[in-house]
Amino acid sequence: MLPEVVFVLGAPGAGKGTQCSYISKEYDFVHLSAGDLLREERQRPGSEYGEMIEEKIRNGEIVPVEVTCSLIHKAMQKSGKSRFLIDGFPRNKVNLDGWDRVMSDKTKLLFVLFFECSRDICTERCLGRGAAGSGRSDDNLESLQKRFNTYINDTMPIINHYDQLGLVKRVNAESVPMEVFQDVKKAFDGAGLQRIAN
Ligand SMILES: Nc1ncnc2c1ncn2[C@@H]1O[C@H](COP(=O)(O)OP(=O)(O)OP(=O)(O)O)[C@@H](O)[C@H]1O
Ligand SMILES: Nc1ccn([C@@H]2O[C@H](COP(=O)(O)O)[C@@H](O)[C@H]2O)c(=O)n1
Repeated sequence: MLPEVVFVLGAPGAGKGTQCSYISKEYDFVHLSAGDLLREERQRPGSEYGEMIEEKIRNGEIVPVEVTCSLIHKAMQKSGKSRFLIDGFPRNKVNLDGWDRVMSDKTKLLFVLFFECSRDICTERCLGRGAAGSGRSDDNLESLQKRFNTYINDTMPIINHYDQLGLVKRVNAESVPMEVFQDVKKAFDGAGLQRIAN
């Protein structure tokens, strides 16, 4: 059976990572965050991509898909598992085409989980995360403006593309985390995905 994938998309700070961590405890999915994988690669001693990744992240720009896709693929293989939440990917048309070229015949896309949240709330959450010591070089107003531009210009068209294919499950992400998760569970249960037995 092909590995199964759910893409998780939404604006910066919409709560993708928070919800993915809940999902992976209740359903048999491994959470892979493209942003986390890039930040790890940036820190890896000897990485040839470290500086390039840092510059892209600080400017809210998208890293070349060959780098991101290869990190995702390696993490999937290393996990030894067969169901994945891929958080923050695909972020633009180049990501989408790169995935389709290399990974779409090796995986089955179940659906796209889309967290809807206003820009004001997302900004407040990211700034709060920065103030709480996230250490992220992009949790500041200047980077956030660029990240939002990328989200609106490059990521929204990808969400619309999957919507036209009938693959998008929308969740309102503006309430408290556990309330958001109630709707996430409806999406997963509705797709026939079994919960992990406790
Ligand atoms: N429903 C929520 N209500 C209030 N705060 C939240 C909610 N969900 C997440 N947060 C907080 O908002 C911040 C951003 O959340 P999270 O990292 O999950 O978002 P994200 O979409 O993965 O962000 P990014 O795309 O920037 O990586 C964190 O500090 C998190 O604790
Ligand atoms: N597919 C992706 C995902 C992320 N990036 C870069 O990482 C930054 C942080 O991403 P988060 O999902 O953790 O917010 C993002 O702004 C991009 O610079 C990427 O290039 N490609």
